[in-house]
Amino acid sequence: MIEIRDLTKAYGERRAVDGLSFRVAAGRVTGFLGPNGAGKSTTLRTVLGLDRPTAGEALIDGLPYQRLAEPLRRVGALLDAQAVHGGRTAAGHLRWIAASHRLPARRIDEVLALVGLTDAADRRIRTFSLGMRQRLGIAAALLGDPAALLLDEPVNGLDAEGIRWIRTLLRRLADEGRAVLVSSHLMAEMAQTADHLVVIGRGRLLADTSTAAFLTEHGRRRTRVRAVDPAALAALLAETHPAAAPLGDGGYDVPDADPGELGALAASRRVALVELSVTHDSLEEAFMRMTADTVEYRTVTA
Ligand SMILES: Nc1ncnc2c1ncn2[C@@H]1O[C@H](COP(=O)(O)OP(=O)(O)OP(=O)(O)O)[C@@H](O)[C@H]1O
Repeated sequence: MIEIRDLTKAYGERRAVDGLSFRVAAGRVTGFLGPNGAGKSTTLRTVLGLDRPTAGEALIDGLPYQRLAEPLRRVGALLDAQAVHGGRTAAGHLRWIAASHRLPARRIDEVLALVGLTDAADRRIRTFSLGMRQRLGIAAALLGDPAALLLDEPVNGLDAEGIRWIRTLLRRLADEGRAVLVSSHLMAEMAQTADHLVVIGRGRLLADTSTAAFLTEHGRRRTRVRAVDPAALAALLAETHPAAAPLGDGGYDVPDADPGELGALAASRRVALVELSVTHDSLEEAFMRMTADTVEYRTVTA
């Protein structure tokens, strides 16, 4: 289990991580989300002993990374898939890591098979696509068969098949009882992959909750409505639901409306409907609403 306790990391005056506490529980995929500059990478680097906390601590099975006897057997990590020696072969790269931890050589073939790189084992890494490098990085993270995994943007560079593959892999790793923490800015992907979300902004915890609860709490319910006579519907909504937005097909998206009340209202005004359905915000929309105030670099529309 990974535990972050009151973690603060300051660079000069600036706090990249500011009093952050959360746990990454075993047996589930935890999505680690936050706008650019929120402090995700700094947090992961601190867990892995690559950054020293200014205050607080990051523990793996109760110990800081530096005090783990065989860290690769406790925690596997993928931080930057590009940070590998291009002149090495895939198997050579893994052999080098395995040797540093006295891991058995057969484990190299196992992890290469697990990530679908068996046929590329003897190819030089410089010839690898970004997607293949991501797979190799995941293979390296799994070498020590660790109980916890930290993956920074693991789907970066993967195609649709690769993204599906990693989703299935993360699920399986969690089902095997591992603690899996995965950062990503691909919200649709996170919504499908993560059971639990930890959301940070400006180095602080904004949410630590199940994906379903996050969507219920921060996502809005919307009602989609379309009428036989679009002009009549437009007039009605202008009067009763000014926040309604036209969808371009004659229909309207009405935030926070009760579909029953809207249907009854349309009937009472003799506006015949052809569509009345409920949708919910996507994780991306819910996330944008929640983090709107904490975005460090915002695109300003003139
Ligand atoms: N070595 C450093 N020296 C100074 N400031 C740093 C350093 N590393 C990170 N920061 C600052 O700390 C803050 C958090 O950065 P961090 O990379 O952890 O964010 P992030 O959530 O991973 O963002 P992104 O999604 O863009 O990767 C940023 O403001 C960043 O500029």
